Amino acid sequence: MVAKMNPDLKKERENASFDPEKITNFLYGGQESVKRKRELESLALNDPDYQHEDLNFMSREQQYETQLKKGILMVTKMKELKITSAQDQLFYTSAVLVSDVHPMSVHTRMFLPTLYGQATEQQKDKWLKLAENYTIIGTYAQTEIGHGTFVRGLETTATYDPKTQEFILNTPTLSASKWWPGGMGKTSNYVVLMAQLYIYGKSYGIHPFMLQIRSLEDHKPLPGVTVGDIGPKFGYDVMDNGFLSLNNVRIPRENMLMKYSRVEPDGTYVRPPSTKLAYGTMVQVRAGIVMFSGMNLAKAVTIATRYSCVRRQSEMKPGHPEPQVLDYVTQQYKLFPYLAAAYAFWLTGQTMMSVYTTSSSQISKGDISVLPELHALSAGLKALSSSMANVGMEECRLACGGHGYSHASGLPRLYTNATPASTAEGEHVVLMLQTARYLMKSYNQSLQGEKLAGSVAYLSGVQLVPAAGRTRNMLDLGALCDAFRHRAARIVGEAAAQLRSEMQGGKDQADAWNASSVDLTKAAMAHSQYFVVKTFAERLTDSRLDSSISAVLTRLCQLHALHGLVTNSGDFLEDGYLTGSDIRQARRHINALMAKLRPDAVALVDAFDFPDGILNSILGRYDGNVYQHLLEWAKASPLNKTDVHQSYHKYLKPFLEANRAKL
Ligand SMILES: CCCCCCCC/C=C\CCCCCCC/C=C/C(=O)SCCNC(=O)CCNC(=O)[C@H](O)C(C)(C)COP(=O)(O)OP(=O)(O)OC[C@H]1O[C@@H](n2cnc3c(N)ncnc32)[C@H](O)[C@@H]1OP(=O)(O)O
Ligand SMILES: Cc1cc2nc3c(=O)[nH]c(=O)nc-3n(C[C@H](O)[C@H](O)[C@H](O)COP(=O)(O)OP(=O)(O)OC[C@H]3O[C@@H](n4cnc5c(N)ncnc54)[C@H](O)[C@@H]3O)c2cc1C
Repeated sequence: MVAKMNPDLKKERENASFDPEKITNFLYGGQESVKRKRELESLALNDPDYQHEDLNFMSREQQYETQLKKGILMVTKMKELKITSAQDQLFYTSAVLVSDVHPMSVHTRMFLPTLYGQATEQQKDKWLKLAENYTIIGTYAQTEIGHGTFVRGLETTATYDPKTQEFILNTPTLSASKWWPGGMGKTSNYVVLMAQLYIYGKSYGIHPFMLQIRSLEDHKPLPGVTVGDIGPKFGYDVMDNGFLSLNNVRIPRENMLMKYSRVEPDGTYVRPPSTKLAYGTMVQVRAGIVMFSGMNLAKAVTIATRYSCVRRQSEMKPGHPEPQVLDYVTQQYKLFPYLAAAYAFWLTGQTMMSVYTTSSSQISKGDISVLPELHALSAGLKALSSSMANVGMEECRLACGGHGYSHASGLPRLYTNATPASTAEGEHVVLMLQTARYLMKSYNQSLQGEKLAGSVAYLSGVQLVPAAGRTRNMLDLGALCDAFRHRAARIVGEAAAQLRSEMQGGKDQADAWNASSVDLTKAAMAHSQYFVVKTFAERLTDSRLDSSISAVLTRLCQLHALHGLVTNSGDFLEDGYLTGSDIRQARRHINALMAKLRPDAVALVDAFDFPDGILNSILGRYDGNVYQHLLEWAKASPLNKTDVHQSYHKYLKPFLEANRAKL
């Protein structure tokens, strides 16, 4: 029997000003792609082999086992079903895994990409087939218990022995033990080990090495290898993040991944075109995290928006029926800016991936000139998108009141599985400072008359003249982009000036950098926010957009920009670029935009096209039948298997009886 839709949600859908399908097509790159997405999702979601008890009801060990089994099934089925393109695999795996990963995820996301990106053709012949086939399962072992951020400071050593033409691998101190690599704890039999290369006593920096850590026969750690799971974490329960220490483990010379740098049999070292090419896998994942953050935020906003239309609470007017909580403007102010941000990062994520694809193809042809821009852009956007998604997902949880705290909402798991994106692949302040470093260099080049290109082109010849007194239309996307550009250019300029002044005051470069670092991260943030606002606005100039959706998407873009502007109003007011009256106007526009977006809110989240199986949230159900399913879900909780829990007999009964006896 098909359940009836909640009448409030039904009405919301009937009253929308546009057909969500049109936006879905825009978000996923066309009708054909949406059709394929739905086919693959339905294949996965209706496959009985993937069904299991709610992970939230399981112990961590059970979760690990369940997801490992599912991951294995998934890669086997993808092969059988010939689901091969990256896009198809993403659609299928998102439906199988929901908001979780599986213990071999780092194999797919980092181990394989490192082989593609860092191995010679000969090495690919040797390893790729095995890895693609899952004959070997690997992870990316870089971070150590003592150092994650400071990659140059890693202590694991790979010392070349020309006599045997082998590398001797060691984690010489406690702090050198590898710590965190996903899937290393129990699953992987191989790692790409990032280690300091030593030849004849001289250090050549960090390089990648293929290392077998477990027997292919019985999975036991190989001699010299100590490996295990690092224990429970904030989330990511299904993943066996691991530790690893190495004691004089020898590997053949051919196990150093030598696409860019080489060690010849006699120990001669051949330099790479750039030492930073060894960091390529991190850049790829950072670029992917922008979209990943947009999607996670979109899921959270979908849940909270639908629920806010089903949930009725309090009295807005005495004696009137309880309103849908989304009718409270404060609730709209909680959710709509993040709805807009989800769209912003979704679209920017697509742009980031296309910049990544173009740049990496140039790099693989030997043109490394694009590397600094790619690194700076991906670092800043990864940091901004993941931190904004964190804040937004938490706001969505709070917007669901008490039920948001329950795992039934899907929000706690979504949050704890997504929040590592702020830390992993580069902690967000650290990455912002990398972007700032590029901004400072670029800005100084522009001061010397060089013309800049790419994301920093706007720093060339920027006019920092405040334009107070000018009347602005604060809804005009061009004017909003100008405001964000001006703010970014000003803050970059001021951070550069501060850095200079610290140095003129006697500090050396490093101390001056540290003393200026709050302003530097602010500069990187402003630059990244400008890029997002500009990208969002540019995507709306797509001539294929029909007018009904262009109108609503423009409202979202305006809201995204205006909300960013109002929450950072000091930045825009500081040099008089905007006036108090502009900010007041912006606030009024936000209220007006929220009122206009209110009837379209459900259609806007429906357009993300997350089926219930992927949202995995009772509050966010498409049909809105929340309460009845909440109750059913709670009844399935292991504590409810019996009316009287065994602990009653063990503890509670004697305690009650003892107390009664004392009366
Ligand atoms: C198709 C892909 C799809 C992907 C989908 C993604 C979906 C996401 C899924 C899940 C997300 C959830 C997250 C879970 C993640 C699980 C797996 C996690 C894995 C890891 O975490 S692996 C370990 C990652 N570690 C780090 O990121 C370490 C961070 N530190 C660094 O990167 C660096 O050391 C540094 C950036 C801090 C640099 O430090 P330092 O200043 O000391 O720099 P140097 O090394 O001396 O370099 C100076 C020089 O080089 C430039 N530089 C630095 N890095 C790069 C780079 N990567 N590329 C290019 N250039 C670089 C630096 O800017 C300096 O330049 P200049 O001298 O100024 O010119
Ligand atoms: C869920 C998860 C999965 C992971 N998976 C993997 C994996 O598969 N493989 C792997 O190798 N690693 C993995 N990691 C490790 C991860 O990459 C690191 O934790 C991350 O890069 C941050 O480094 P850190 O832990 O050393 O933080 P730290 O650098 O110790 O950060 C602590 C604080 O110091 C500050 N700080 C550090 N350096 C600077 C600086 N130069 N300037 C200003 N402030 C600074 C930071 O901002 C932060 O506030 C994973 C981590 C997590 C949480």
